[in-house]
Amino acid sequence: MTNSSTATPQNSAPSTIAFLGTGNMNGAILRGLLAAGHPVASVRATTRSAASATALAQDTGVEVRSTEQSARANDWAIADADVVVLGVKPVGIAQLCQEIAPALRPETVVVSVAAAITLAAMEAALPQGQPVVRSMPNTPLQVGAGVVGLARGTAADDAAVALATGVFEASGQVFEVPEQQIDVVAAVSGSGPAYAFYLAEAMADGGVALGLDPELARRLASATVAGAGKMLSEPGVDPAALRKAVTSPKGTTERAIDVFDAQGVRQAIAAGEKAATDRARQLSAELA
Ligand SMILES: NC(=O)C1=CN([C@@H]2O[C@H](COP(=O)(O)OP(=O)(O)OC[C@H]3O[C@@H](n4cnc5c(N)ncnc54)[C@H](OP(=O)(O)O)[C@@H]3O)[C@@H](O)[C@H]2O)C=CC1
Ligand SMILES: O=C(O)[C@@H]1CCC=N1
Repeated sequence: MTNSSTATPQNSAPSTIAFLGTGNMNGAILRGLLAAGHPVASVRATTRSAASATALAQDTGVEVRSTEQSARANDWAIADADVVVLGVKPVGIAQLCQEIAPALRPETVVVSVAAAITLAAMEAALPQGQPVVRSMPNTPLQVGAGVVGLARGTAADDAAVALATGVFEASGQVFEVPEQQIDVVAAVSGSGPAYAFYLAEAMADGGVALGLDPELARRLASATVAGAGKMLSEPGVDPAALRKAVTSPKGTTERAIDVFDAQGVRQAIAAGEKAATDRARQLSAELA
């Protein structure tokens, strides 16, 4: 594992970035990038529907075109791009690669955020020698608190990886990993925000069952998960140490954690992560 956050050239002109398919994930990356000061004029984005394009353009100020309105929208977006970020569903990635291949400049770095789609599958659909990077980001990039794993393709050199890293590093931490670990990164941090939101939902439901007003329970639980996340974001902290600081001997927290342990909560989370990893590998095989 390499922390790639230092790999981006300093004081270079902002790269021109095309987001192809700009929904939940690419939209989060785009918003994080803009919030960190990347110029709106250096970004182009596409969606499938005109309605999504209009909403995104109004929300971000970025120029957005839809494939519904223009069959050449993706070609328009990539024309001058240093980096192209593929953000459609996994099932659409190979077709999108084939679609843009004739218009891609040889030096443009193609970055995918899609789960399950391998570098080999993308390289097979793109011109030979195209630099490709497979990434696994997460939606907290939108608020400057993301984390990203990425793996380089056969033609992606350090400069290509630095360009890909530049898409993410202003709004999150970036780690380069071997490609075979990307499915696990997806299971831990790609899907991970959903696990944290699930915890907030479950904590609120438990409070309601014990008599709290539902809105109060939701606010208590959400603020608690957010506050704990903020404490976890301090450098060098250990989640186990933070947990122990809340857990007084023979106190209330200890009683709750004992029940979690007895009911196998840790094992359930590990089993969920394994199921997510297995699903990514199954999808890779199905979509190869
Ligand atoms: N959601 C997440 O937290 C994460 C998602 N990912 C990956 O991100 C990718 C996208 O997921 P997500 O953002 O959730 O999905 P969304 O459905 O929210 O976004 C997909 C986007 O692609 C657009 N689109 C579809 N086909 C085309 C096309 N041919 N050309 C241009 N745009 C197109 C859609 O437009 P329209 O809205 O008009 O239909 C939409 O903007 C997936 O591959 C997923 O594995 C990775 C990590 C985390
Ligand atoms: O659920 C999914 O398939 C995607 C990949 C990781 C998060 N969302």
